[in-house]
Amino acid sequence: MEHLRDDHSKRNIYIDNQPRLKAIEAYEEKLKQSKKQEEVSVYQSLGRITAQAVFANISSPHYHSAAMDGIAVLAEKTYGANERSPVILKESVDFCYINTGNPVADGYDAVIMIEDVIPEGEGLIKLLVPAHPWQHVRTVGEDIVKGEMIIPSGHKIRAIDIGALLSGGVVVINVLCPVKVGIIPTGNELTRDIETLEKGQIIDSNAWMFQGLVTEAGGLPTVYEPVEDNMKQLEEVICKAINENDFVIVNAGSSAGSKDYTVDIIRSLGEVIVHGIAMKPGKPTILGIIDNKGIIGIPGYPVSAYFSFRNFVEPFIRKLSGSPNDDEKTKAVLSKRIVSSLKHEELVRVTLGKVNGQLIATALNRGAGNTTSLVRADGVLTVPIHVEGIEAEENVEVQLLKPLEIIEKRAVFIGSHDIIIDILSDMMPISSSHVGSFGGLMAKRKGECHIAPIHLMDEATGDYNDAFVKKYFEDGTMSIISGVKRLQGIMVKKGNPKQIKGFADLSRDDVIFVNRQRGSGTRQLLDYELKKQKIDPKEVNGYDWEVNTHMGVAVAVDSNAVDVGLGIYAAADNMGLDFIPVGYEAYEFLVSNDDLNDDRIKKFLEIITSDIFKSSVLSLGGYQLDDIGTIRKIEK
Ligand SMILES: Nc1nc2c(c(=O)[nH]1)N[C@H]1C(S)=C(S)[C@@H](COP(=O)(O)OP(=O)(O)OC[C@H]3O[C@@H](n4cnc5c(N)ncnc54)[C@H](O)[C@@H]3O)O[C@H]1N2
Ligand code: MOO
Repeated sequence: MEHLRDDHSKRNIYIDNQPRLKAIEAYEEKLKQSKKQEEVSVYQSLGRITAQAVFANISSPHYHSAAMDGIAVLAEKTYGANERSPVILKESVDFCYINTGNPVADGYDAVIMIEDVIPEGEGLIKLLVPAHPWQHVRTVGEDIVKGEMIIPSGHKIRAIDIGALLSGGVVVINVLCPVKVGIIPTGNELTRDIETLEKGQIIDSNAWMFQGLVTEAGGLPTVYEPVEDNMKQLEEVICKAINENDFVIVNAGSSAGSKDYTVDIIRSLGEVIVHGIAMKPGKPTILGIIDNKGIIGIPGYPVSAYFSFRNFVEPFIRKLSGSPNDDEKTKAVLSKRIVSSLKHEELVRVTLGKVNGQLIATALNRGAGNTTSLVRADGVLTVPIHVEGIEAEENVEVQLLKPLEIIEKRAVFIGSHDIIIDILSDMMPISSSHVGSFGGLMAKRKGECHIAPIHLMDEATGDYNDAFVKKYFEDGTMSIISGVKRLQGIMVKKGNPKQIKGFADLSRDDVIFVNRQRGSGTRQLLDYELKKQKIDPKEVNGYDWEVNTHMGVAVAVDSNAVDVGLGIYAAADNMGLDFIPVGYEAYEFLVSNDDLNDDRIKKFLEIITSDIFKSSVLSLGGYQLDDIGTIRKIEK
């Protein structure tokens, strides 16, 4: 096949927009792969899926065996024994000694426990209680009868099954072959050498994520070396992988870029069934067939890659490997409105929290490159195609990514972000959404969280938080748990190259600023200071660029994207930035009085007042914790 150069006229711009289920249906119709099976030794069969039902070759026990240590007797010889007229038996004539598991010799039909046997000397024993036939004897086939089914087909072999199979005399079984899946990462920029990472290089993380996903689905993965954006090389590796596997994933290069060759190669070697799904993330997925084997072009962005895998690769692996999907679904109420495109079905990562007996779903970052949002996600909700979005407080169905019992134990935090929340999350189960202090107040009002971390300054008094709680909540219903006093200030690059001294410098033409989101306490502090200094926000370059966390500000300053930002000392220190202190502010926790006895709140109080928590926070620098954990009822 002719090698395509990096020619921008060769882009694949004609990609479809097939609804997901239609695409799967079309693919299933064309891709007729069937299950394969093999024989394996039972000893090595853990985790394998049976291809057929397995029947016992022998009974278990396969002889009448003693169930207790004692003596074997013929029951009828013991009849009538009692305290007044004991039965005397003679060894080797009327009885023999026997241990648990020993065969019960012919001529005997019962076992008497040694505790009930009274030795009389000279090979004689005395019995005060008669035996009944087959007492304390495990008769042939008590556990398994020869010819009986031990396990059905499609069953995943567990340790206990191995025991039963061997007891039934089965040493070899037929199991389904796991689907072999070849994983080919592509792209000149890929590297696996994280130590020498250079600008423009991308760490190949997807291949290893796929390796895990294939294994979890019951398949057998093979990860190939990354292939450069060279059509000939890619074609060679695809041919090799098709030969060696049942299914092949080609990762990245599935879209419309000038080096996106995958679709052309599949078309030349086989057939492209669908290119482009009406689903986001995961739109530029390619469903193809070569030599009656599935080959799927999966988009490069990790989140797109994940969803594309779960929807188009995993079902095939599971079907052919006989490994059913045990994902669970749950109902929840949406906290904030989700806007969605009419042209695509959207798969939205959400966190879940149980507040006032109700599961609440909150959408996470929707960027296709945002892997941490997948890590944090408790579930996925699907906004159907042709739907503009879902309103707040609507009921939704969420496909769970984590067990519900873990989700339900967590204290739900919605509000302002601070690094101490990260420390806390390592010490107790919590879920936290960072929507700023005002967002937290509103979430608390709607009953969507247990705790709203807030730091809102009352411009009239300079005091923090109480005035806002009095304004937005019914009197006497809320408390504030004292948190930390944290040092806010201006973050600048190491050495302060632009010689920034205070808020007045933010209006300089040569200074670029990064802001916090509207509704955050830090944003409020900035606006307060700008007003004090009579600086119009329009004069501040970058006033409209918002990030959601203190670390987000620090990273923006550190990465040279901007010169200056406002945030806490600990974030600046973490990034090695210089810091001009502005003052301490109270970062506190708003809770409902009704929740003060909730186990999650009690646990929270126990942790934040513990020495280990306090020393972790103090080691960050820029924090004072004098009255942390003190509860203040908010009353007018
Ligand atoms: N003009 C258009 N551009 C794009 C479209 C489109 O329809 N028209 N679709 C966008 C969408 S949606 C997606 S998704 C991406 C998919 O792009 P590709 O599959 O072609 O992937 P690349 O461009 O090669 O890579 C994108 C991105 O993915 C990350 N990546 C790639 N490989 C790996 C790996 N092995 N491990 C981790 N991460 C990986 C990396 O950040 C790449 O920059 O196209 C849009 N563009
Ligand atoms: O559909 Mo792309 O897969 O949004 O990121």
